[in-house]
Amino acid sequence: MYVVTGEEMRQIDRYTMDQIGMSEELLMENAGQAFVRHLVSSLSQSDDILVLIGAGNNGGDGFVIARLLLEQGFKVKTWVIPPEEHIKGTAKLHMNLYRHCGHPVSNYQTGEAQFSDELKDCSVVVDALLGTGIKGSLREPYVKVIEQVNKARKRVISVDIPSGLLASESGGERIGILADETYTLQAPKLSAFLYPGAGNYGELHILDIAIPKRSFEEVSPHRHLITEKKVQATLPQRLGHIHKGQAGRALVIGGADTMPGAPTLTTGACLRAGAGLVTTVIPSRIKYSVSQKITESTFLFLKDRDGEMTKKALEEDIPFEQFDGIAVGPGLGRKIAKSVHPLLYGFSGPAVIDADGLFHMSKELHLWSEKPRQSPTIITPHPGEMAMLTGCTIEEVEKRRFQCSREFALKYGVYVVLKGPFTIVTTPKGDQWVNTTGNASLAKGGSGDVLTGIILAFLLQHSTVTDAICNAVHIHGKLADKMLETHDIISVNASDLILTLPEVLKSYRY
Ligand SMILES: NC(=O)C1=CN([C@@H]2O[C@H](COP(=O)(O)OP(=O)(O)OC[C@H]3O[C@@H](n4cnc5c(N)ncnc54)[C@H](O)[C@@H]3O)[C@@H](O)[C@H]2O)[C@@H](O)CC1
Ligand SMILES: Nc1ncnc2c1ncn2[C@@H]1O[C@H](COP(=O)(O)OP(=O)(O)O)[C@@H](O)[C@H]1O
Ligand SMILES: [K+]
Repeated sequence: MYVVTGEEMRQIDRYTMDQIGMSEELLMENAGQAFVRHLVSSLSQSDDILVLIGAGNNGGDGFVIARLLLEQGFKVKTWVIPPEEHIKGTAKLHMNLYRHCGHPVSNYQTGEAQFSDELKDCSVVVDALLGTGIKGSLREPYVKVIEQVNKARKRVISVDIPSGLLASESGGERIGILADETYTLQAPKLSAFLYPGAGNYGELHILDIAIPKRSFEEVSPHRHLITEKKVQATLPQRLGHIHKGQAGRALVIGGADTMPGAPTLTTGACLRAGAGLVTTVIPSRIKYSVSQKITESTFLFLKDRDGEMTKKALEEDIPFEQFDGIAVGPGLGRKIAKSVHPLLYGFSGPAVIDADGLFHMSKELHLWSEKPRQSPTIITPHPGEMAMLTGCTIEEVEKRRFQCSREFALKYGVYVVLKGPFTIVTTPKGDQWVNTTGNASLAKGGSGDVLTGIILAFLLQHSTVTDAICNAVHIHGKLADKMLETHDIISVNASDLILTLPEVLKSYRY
């Protein structure tokens, strides 16, 4: 499943029409058919449905939807918002088809007062005002109509994207329909995953309108959705005859006197996510508090100063060659200068850099561009850490999540896991994967440490790095979703996520 910009979707539509030979009329009919097929199970014959129609092809979809609903006996009022003569091309063809069936149209230009009354009395609004063709700031009469719809607090279902939003940007100050559900056509658009605009989408559904795979392959968007099906197909199996050394020897490096919990959580998650052997490297000062909390890992206690491990101890006292993968950073501390590049450069396995590890990395980025590592490096920044690494503001990172992580991944040759709602995984070649699991219960200290542990364990058990990271991010979000079945959203702790791992992983087995 691809994630596309408005421009890519236009190219895909164009290829489908020009090279494959599917007409725009047919695609519009398919869009309306798919929309109605999905919608009817949640409608009742007593619903009063208002279909709002704009000037472009999104409005054309609206005519197909209104016609099909009317033909099925639903009560539908069809409102054309711009002057009717603005409707052209394929949308006009479907308007005529609708009319020839004997169905009526009301016009906002001549019936504003009646529109307000009908909006007040309806139960469902279908928003087919504007789709991916919108440019610049929203103009009248759409501004007024959208504000009115948002105030009316009806069940609102948008076609393709909530009208007013741009397909590829995050929204910001834009006026847009606040939908309860959005049925997007064939492939989700970027703005579905970029806040604040993502909040306008409501529940996102993806409709198959029969655009062939070939059209997508030709345009080849580099963004994908992480799907449950793919996760299920690629989760690691455990062969009957393997021993613990073959299930991955993991090294977790982190912790300071003020942060003993972070490496504890990472280690706990790494064990539960299947690593065969885990060694935790922490400063001597916290050896008792951490080791009492973890039964199954082994430890290496390093010399510390001011409660943190020193650069010298990190570089000289760890037998890196005994391990298959590393995670460095959770609770590592920032008081004492440390470097990450020299620590990891000679290591031949995958390495995850998180939290304070990213702080130290941000001070030595020149080393990363001069001497990229040969083995995979995975960085797991939240937007604040991404801002620190790129020199952008957090707002810029949030607005340009896709571009920002891709630029960094390409420049430094690393895998970037840009966290947050809709975490984006970017490979060093620039392919991107968007995660849709998880919820705001994860907005709590420690959630990221758990993710790091799962990523590390998965790296040691998957055949590709990309699958390992995507599956870890997906499962991590799923843990939070599972917790909400029994817990309130404000009371999920990171350690609860680790306890939920066995049940969630089991639910993915065939
Ligand atoms: N091209 C295709 O093959 C298909 C397209 N489909 C639909 O077509 C949509 C895209 O259609 P269009 O490209 O015609 O575009 P839209 O229908 O999104 O909007 C274009 C219309 O909006 C007006 N407009 C643009 N910017 C505006 C602004 N800032 N304020 C107010 N009005 C503005 C334009 O004058 C134009 O009339 C998709 O979102 C989808 O719903 C579907 O029918 C499926 C097939
Ligand atoms: N509102 C949210 N919705 C979904 N996931 C979230 C949300 N807030 C945080 N997360 C997830 O929780 C984790 C938080 O990581 P991070 O900010 O590094 O936390 P910490 O280092 O304090 O443990 C990330 O995986 C992130 O994607
Ligand atoms: K719309």
